[in-house]
Amino acid sequence: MTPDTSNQIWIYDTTLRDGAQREGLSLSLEDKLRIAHQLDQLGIPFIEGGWPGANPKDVQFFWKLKEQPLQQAEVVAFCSTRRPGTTAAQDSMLQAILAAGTRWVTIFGKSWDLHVTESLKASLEENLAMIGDTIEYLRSQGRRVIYDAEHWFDGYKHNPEYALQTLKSAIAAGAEWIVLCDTNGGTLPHEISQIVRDVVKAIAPEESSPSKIQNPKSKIQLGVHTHNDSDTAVANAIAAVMEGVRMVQGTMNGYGERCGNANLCSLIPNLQLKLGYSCIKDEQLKQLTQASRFISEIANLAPDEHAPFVGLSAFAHKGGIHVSAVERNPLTYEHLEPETVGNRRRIVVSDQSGLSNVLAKARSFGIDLDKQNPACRHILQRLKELENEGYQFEAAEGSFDLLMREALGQREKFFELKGFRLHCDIAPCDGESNCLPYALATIKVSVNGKDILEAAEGNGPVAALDAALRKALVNFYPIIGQFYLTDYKVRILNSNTGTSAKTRVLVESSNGHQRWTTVGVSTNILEASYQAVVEGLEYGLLLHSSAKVALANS
Ligand SMILES: CC(=O)SCCNC(=O)CCNC(=O)[C@H](O)C(C)(C)COP(=O)(O)OP(=O)(O)OC[C@H]1O[C@@H](n2cnc3c(N)ncnc32)[C@H](O)[C@@H]1OP(=O)(O)O
Ligand SMILES: CC(=O)C(=O)O
Repeated sequence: MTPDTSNQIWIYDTTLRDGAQREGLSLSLEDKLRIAHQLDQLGIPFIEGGWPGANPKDVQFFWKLKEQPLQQAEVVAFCSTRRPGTTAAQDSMLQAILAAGTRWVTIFGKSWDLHVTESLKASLEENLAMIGDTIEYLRSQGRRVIYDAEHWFDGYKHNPEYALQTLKSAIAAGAEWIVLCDTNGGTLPHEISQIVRDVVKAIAPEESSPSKIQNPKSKIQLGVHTHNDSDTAVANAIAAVMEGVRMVQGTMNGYGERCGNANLCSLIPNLQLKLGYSCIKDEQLKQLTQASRFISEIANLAPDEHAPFVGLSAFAHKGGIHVSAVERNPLTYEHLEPETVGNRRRIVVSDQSGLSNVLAKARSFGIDLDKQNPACRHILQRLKELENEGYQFEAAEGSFDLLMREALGQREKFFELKGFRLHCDIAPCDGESNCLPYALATIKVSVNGKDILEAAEGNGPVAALDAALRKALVNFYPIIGQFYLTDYKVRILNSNTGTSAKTRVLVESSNGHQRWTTVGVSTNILEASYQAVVEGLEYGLLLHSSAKVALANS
């Protein structure tokens, strides 16, 4: 790989190594392989796979990857410099990195004199030798070397002469990339700019301008690796790029040690769409949102819904004034087109809504609604009244669709509820200390004028109620057999009133292809659950009958 274009930024992903240093994140071997392939598809040129020798999983990762090779990315193995008082050839870590069999390796070494004397307990001269020997040895074994200058910015602030000597040691030994790390994440963008300018001058005195350091003929290229402890990791990386740095290290979703690393999901679109640099192909950029969500799924971490560019809310419009303007021209409240990063515009409804929200939502539900229709104002008023009572329609679009149809006289009556009764018990199950919760629900519904009485058991009242309702309806609507609950969330709305507080229940249902959410609110948690479960079934039937109509008309 020869870096050769002046506006090309080489993205270096370290999700699998620094990202995995995040508290609460643990990736299996299989997870790591899936993420590597996802990053490869996204067009990331360098993927740091791990530290072989640090743990068996990272050793296996590089072996497994040989069986399932990447399409375009260079997979990079990571390691420290040799230990003090030994030789590179004798260091077992360096044998492990060679055994990983990658073309590229990244070596991190100490730039800050404090770290040399305190962490390594070595002399300043020995540290320079450790950096030089390690890189020379790996070069002699045919590896291409990226040098991560750990604590570069702090080291430079404390002892610039020594810090620069460490870089010169790495360059003299044959490193191709010098990556300046803000390891503690405490540096601010203006300091990054100044220090990168100083480095450019110091390591290429005869070509001390960013355009020269980018020059393909210049052997050394600079990179940056920033942490987010001051919440400026992305801004810091951008500041470095604007001073001539051409490799940016970061992680997907900003995962990483402590507060995380520079978030590639923000960096890539900022560099490419705002600053005109080239990172990945435009078609690949359109996969960014999907890749971010896939990786959070694999990492078993809830996606950050408010993440810039890729979050669910990144292009969600709630305020009525915003929605009205966005409907006329999206530029009014969007910094870029959501589709460029694979995201989409969403209009949410709430007590902050105006008519524009209602109209936009109606359109998305396939309801033909005109602003002049008096039902429009009625829907808006009803929405605000219900939200005032504790309902929340932002996350319960199924219930909002039903509310609109009700107001328009278009709500299909699939069934009518006549009532339900619940009996709950905690019964000893084995005569000893273990107890089993038990619930029995009886329910009466009417379908096409016919009354049905059914009963069902469950390990809790909501499960029993849900089962009884399905039993009563399934002969009339066999499709109900395919519906299931995927989530059930309870929120106490006015907790200061203790056990008589109002409860909001959100129920998410699925038919295997689609998901929808419905809401119920009551001072009685069972009543709130009942409302949400019933609307969930009703909305599932509505989706099914609309799909049948669409099919019949096609
Ligand atoms: C800035 C970064 O994020 S760097 C990456 C950090 N990531 C990790 O630490 C995750 C993987 N790490 C590990 O699995 C383990 O820490 C290992 C296998 C690397 C080392 O384990 P151990 O030998 O038990 O040492 P320990 O974890 O206590 O680390 C301290 C040792 O590392 C040495 N060390 C620290 N930095 C460096 C360096 N740049 N070059 C060489 N040695 C180093 C220290 O001198 C110390 O050696 P000593 O115990 O002989 O005095
Ligand atoms: C190398 C690295 O991960 C750091 O300095 O933060």
